[in-house]
Amino acid sequence: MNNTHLELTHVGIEFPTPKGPFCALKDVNLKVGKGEFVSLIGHSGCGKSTVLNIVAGLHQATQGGVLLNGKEVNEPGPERAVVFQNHSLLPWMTAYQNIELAVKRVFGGSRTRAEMRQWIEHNLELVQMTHAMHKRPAEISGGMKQRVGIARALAMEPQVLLMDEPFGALDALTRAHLQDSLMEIQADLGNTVIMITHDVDEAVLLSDRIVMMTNGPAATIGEILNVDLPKERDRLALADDAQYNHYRSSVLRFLYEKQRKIENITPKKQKSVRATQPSIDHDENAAEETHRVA
Ligand SMILES: Nc1ncnc2c1ncn2[C@@H]1O[C@H](COP(=O)(O)OP(=O)(O)OP(=O)(O)O)[C@@H](O)[C@H]1O
Repeated sequence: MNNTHLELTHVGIEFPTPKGPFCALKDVNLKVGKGEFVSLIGHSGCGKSTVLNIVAGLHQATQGGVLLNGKEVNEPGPERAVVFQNHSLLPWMTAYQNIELAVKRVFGGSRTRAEMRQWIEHNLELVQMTHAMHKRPAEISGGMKQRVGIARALAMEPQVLLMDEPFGALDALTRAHLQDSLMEIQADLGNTVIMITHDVDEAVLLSDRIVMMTNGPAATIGEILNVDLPKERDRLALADDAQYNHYRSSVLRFLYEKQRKIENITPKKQKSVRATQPSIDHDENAAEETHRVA
């Protein structure tokens, strides 16, 4: 990759705990190109959110650091928008007002009110939420709230979109619709995206590269998989695609074989790693529909 946009160099973090410092991440090195879509996948508690929070500027690395366009990241900034799983909209504001708040913060000094209104409406349109723009979060479904959260993030025109399991809480059909919208939007806008997911199919479908993390403590990047499938990917066509299924099996193999062991986590606490699409692959793990971390 020759156009490094975002660079993590020797990133490590220790959290203070009553039992002493806990080393969550150690020596994480990653270069992400402009417009690249990178997924982070790994067992529960390995440190994916911590990586994302460091890039977002919400956590400070204790070793190494993050550069965006060659400039050190030390705090949150509008060029890095975050979308969380729980959509985090302000409940007393309508969908439109939630987006307006972010737009005013970023563009208040540079755009007229009419320009901002047009921009908010455009972003609501991108996620197909025009019809419900004057509804409050309590009046719309989880998938719709997530659409508004994505529109709010996109409306900030971020260079980097950071997504922490953005579709994790949604039903399979809504998730599929939003994945398709995200693919279209990202193809249009060319944002750099880092997305955490537990869904192997989602990772292969959306990503240019899948970053697979080792288990903590002192978690780091175990392997990186280049997903060399042409863009404008079609989930149904890919279900029968040998290359797609090869990628899918590679991720499952990493999670189940190379990173099998998780200590001190009871089965109830473990999060499932999903593989939501049917597969022609005969890998024994890939044959199950839902994969629970072993
Ligand atoms: N503020 C904190 N203080 C102490 N330990 C922390 C803190 N934040 C995270 N950790 C620990 O760091 C490790 C990584 O946590 P993180 O939330 O990044 O994992 P994750 O891979 O995103 O997990 P999940 O997939 O379950 O969301 C965990 O062991 C967690 O307990």
